[in-house]
Amino acid sequence: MTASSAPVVRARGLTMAYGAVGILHGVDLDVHRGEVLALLGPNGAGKTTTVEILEGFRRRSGGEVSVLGSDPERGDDAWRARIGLVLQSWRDHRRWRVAELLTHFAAYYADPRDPAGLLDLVGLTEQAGRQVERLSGGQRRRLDVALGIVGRPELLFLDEPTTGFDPEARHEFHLLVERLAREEGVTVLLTTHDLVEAERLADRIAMLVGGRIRAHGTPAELARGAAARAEVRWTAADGTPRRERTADPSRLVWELHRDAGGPIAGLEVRRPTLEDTYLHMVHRPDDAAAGTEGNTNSEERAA
Ligand SMILES: Nc1ncnc2c1ncn2[C@@H]1O[C@H](COP(=O)(O)OP(=O)(O)OP(=O)(O)O)[C@@H](O)[C@H]1O
Repeated sequence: MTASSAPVVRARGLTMAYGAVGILHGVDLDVHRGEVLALLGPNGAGKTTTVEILEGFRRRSGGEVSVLGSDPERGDDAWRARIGLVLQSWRDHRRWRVAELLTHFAAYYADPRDPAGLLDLVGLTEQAGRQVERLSGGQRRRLDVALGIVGRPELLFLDEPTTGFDPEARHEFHLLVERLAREEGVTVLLTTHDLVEAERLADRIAMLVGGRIRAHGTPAELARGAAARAEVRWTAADGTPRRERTADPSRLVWELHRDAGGPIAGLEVRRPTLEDTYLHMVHRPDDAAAGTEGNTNSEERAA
């Protein structure tokens, strides 16, 4: 990715209403080539609506959107072939065998991945001859991922991709996404409710709350967000456990050290996590939505 390259995904002032009900209220979003962007937000925030608009499955009410250089509402087959989708809902191919299904989908693309190699990549080689309906939930999800990347997409949409994965499968999947992004330059837009996953995978995170981007930045920037404070824990001289939240933990520790005249018993400093920032954003009253709190990048810049 270079700073000057046009974003793979660009939205400006994106609005969406279902009937009279406004869902998106002016979303600005940029995703650059080879970047993994995680879109976070509570249930009903508008993530799926946003992603469906970007995928060309839903007509927006207003605003400008460009995906791989085209307006998704006018995306043709050639445009669609450059995009990979791993959706929440399973397409119904229950009686197909795993390898057959993958080979069938591969035939739609000009330069598909080799199905056998792909099965190996997602850890389904042993299940190659099994009917889709006989796969476990996590194995089906791996097949979803394989189907999403069989056409070597430039842009991959992952909608809660690791739901139902066991920890090892999740780890393998994370390595796969990292490889796609770092080595093949695939751009990834990920929606997830798993903050650990977002922190692990995302170059940048955008938090969508109530149809607006409330905060955006790298995971570290968001975790350091102005609203979230560190927690300092220690044991007082009389043996009682103490804790205090502060924006300046090193100062508090210095004061405690000075007052104690030496080492502080039971000292722990817990830095604010992405979860702290997320919960703060989600529970912030609506009238603060226009403020800059927690938004570690400039307000003018898109997420
Ligand atoms: N076709 C539709 N018609 C009317 N309202 C809809 C439609 N689709 C979604 N909505 C409403 O739009 C809002 C945003 O929904 P959306 O599915 O985009 O949220 P989300 O952030 O993806 O949520 P989740 O985390 O639960 O998947 C919700 O209030 C939902 O009820």
